[in-house]
This record gives sequence, structure tokens and C-alpha cells, in this order.
Amino acid sequence: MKLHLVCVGRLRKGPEKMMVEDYLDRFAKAGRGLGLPPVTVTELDAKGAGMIAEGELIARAIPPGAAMAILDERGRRITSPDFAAHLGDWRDQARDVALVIGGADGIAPDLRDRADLAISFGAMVWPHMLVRVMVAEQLYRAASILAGSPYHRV
Ligand SMILES: C[S@@+](CC[C@H](N)C(=O)[O-])C[C@H]1O[C@@H](n2cnc3c(N)ncnc32)[C@H](O)[C@@H]1O
Repeated sequence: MKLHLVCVGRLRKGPEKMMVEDYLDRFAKAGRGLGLPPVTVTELDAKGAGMIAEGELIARAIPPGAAMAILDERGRRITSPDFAAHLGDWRDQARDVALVIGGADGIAPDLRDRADLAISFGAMVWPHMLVRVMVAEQLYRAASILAGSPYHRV
């Protein structure tokens, strides 16, 4: 299994980048004993060419056969344990996974249609850099849930 975080846009030095790095580092440590690999982050820049050009870059960055989970406000509002269960299932199937965060115009409709899972963090639109922080935190939370550690409480 390989785990990819494919993002349109670059994170500059700053608090969001520090938080993403911290959570992904925690995820890598927590995932070690769970058969979950460290996350590979791919940042894409279509240089303002728009959603369709970004969609083509995203499609090229996703390994063939990988499960594609997109972040999209129109997606499903799943719980953190549900997300952990998806991650655990993909791991058990030895399936590569690509988590995709779109750019300012969102993710191209044809890619959205092809997604195995569309995850919503609520009906409001968040900036891509905050979504990246939230995904990194949810990955760490998922690993904690799969490990049975007390980080996640309901
Ligand atoms: C600034 S938003 C773009 C919103 C755009 N208007 C759209 O139609 O998707 C950039 C990216 O952040 C992610 N995103 C923003 N809000 C989200 C939410 N509530 N749930 C999940 N992902 C979200 C999506 O991947 C989106 O493509």
C-alpha cells in the first residue's frame, strides 16, 4: 500500500505547513506498527489554467488502481471511525490510496464522478491549506483509532 496526498496548490512556509508536517509525522510514527505507510505529498500547479487542466494533472498523479478519495464539500459527511475503517480496508486489500484536494475552482466533474469516496468536511467551503491540515489530522486520528489509542474520544 502507498498513501498519496495529491493537492492543487503549494503550501508556503507558515502555520498551516507546520501543522501538516506535524500531523503527517505523527501519522508516520503511529502507522508504523499498523501497516500504514508514511504519506507522500504531491503538490500540483496548473499555473492558473483552470479546473480542467488541474484535473488532468491530478489524474496523472494518481497511480493506476489506487483508490481515489476526494475532498469535496458536496461529498459525504463521514465520521472519523468511518474514515479509519476505509483506511483499514484499503490497507487490508493492499490497495494504494490517493486523497485529493482541489484548487480554487474545485475538482473537475469527471474526476469527481470517478472517485471511490467523496469526503465532505461540511457544507461550507474551506481554503485548500486548511483542508490539508484537516486531512493530515484525520489521518493521524484514523491511525490512532486503528491502534486503539485514546487520542480519539466520542
Ligand atoms: C477553495 S476550495 C474550492 C471550492 C470550489 N468552489 C468547489 O466547487 O469545490 C479548494 C478545495 O478544498 C477542498 N474543500 C473545501 N471545502 C471543503 C469541504 N467543506 N469539505 C471537503 N473539502 C473541501 C476541496 O478539495 C476543494 O476543491
